[in-house]
Amino acid sequence: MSPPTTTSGPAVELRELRHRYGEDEVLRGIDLVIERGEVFGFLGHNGAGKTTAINILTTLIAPTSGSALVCGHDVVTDRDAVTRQIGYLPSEVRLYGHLTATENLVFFARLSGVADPEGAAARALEFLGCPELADRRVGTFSTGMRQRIGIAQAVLHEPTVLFLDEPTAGLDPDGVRQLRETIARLNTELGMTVFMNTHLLSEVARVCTTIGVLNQGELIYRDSMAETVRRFPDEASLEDIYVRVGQETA
Ligand SMILES: Nc1ncnc2c1ncn2[C@@H]1O[C@H](COP(=O)(O)OP(=O)(O)OP(=O)(O)O)[C@@H](O)[C@H]1O
Repeated sequence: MSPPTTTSGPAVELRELRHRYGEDEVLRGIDLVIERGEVFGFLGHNGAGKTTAINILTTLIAPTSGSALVCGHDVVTDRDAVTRQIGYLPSEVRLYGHLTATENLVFFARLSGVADPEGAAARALEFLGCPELADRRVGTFSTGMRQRIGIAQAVLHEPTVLFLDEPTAGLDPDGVRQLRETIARLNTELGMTVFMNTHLLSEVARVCTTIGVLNQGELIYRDSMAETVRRFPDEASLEDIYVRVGQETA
């Protein structure tokens, strides 16, 4: 796989982003800029609004108001340009169990118009370190194996920005370690910006360059990982950082 074409400008820009489900406002005016090349960890409790934000950024739903840009393209008015630039691993990987890994990847590569779908599938499996899974049916895979194929699918077209929704869910410690390594390689070797939702920051903290904390639809913290570690040096686990940040900003 070769690095994606890079141009200037932030990878993600949210301005006064709001979203309502009926009367319930779940994103309450988010302003956030993520530069290209960052690995951004988006932390928050269950129900904080993280998936809603990713669904907006991946063009699955339109925001109620405000704007969201990916690589300078508006997710509502320039949807096709956004989808060309992004890869997405949802919290539940959707693959066809009766097809092999390669058949799944070739299918999705054709859907997204990738040139040489077979070659792209083979390169993605190689990059993910699992070429031996190529001809095995996905229905027989463990959670960790399915997730690798899910990531392979998300990066087949070599996106500029990769969105991951709770990627550590269901993984054992070895799977979490492999995931961290994969994210680091996608970032350093292919230059991908990564935007990752998580409520277990400690599992991914080492790979994040920046974090943001969402609390009841409001962004209450955003800083580099280095500054975060400096500010919270005694934190044995970063998992409850949003509680402390929430208390400080209350
Ligand atoms: N389609 C929907 N219709 C109505 N309410 C929704 C819908 N999707 C999410 N919500 C509500 O919006 C709020 C934010 O949900 P969201 O899934 O964005 O949060 P999250 O931070 O990703 O949490 P989780 O980790 O539990 O998925 C929650 O109260 C949720 O119940």
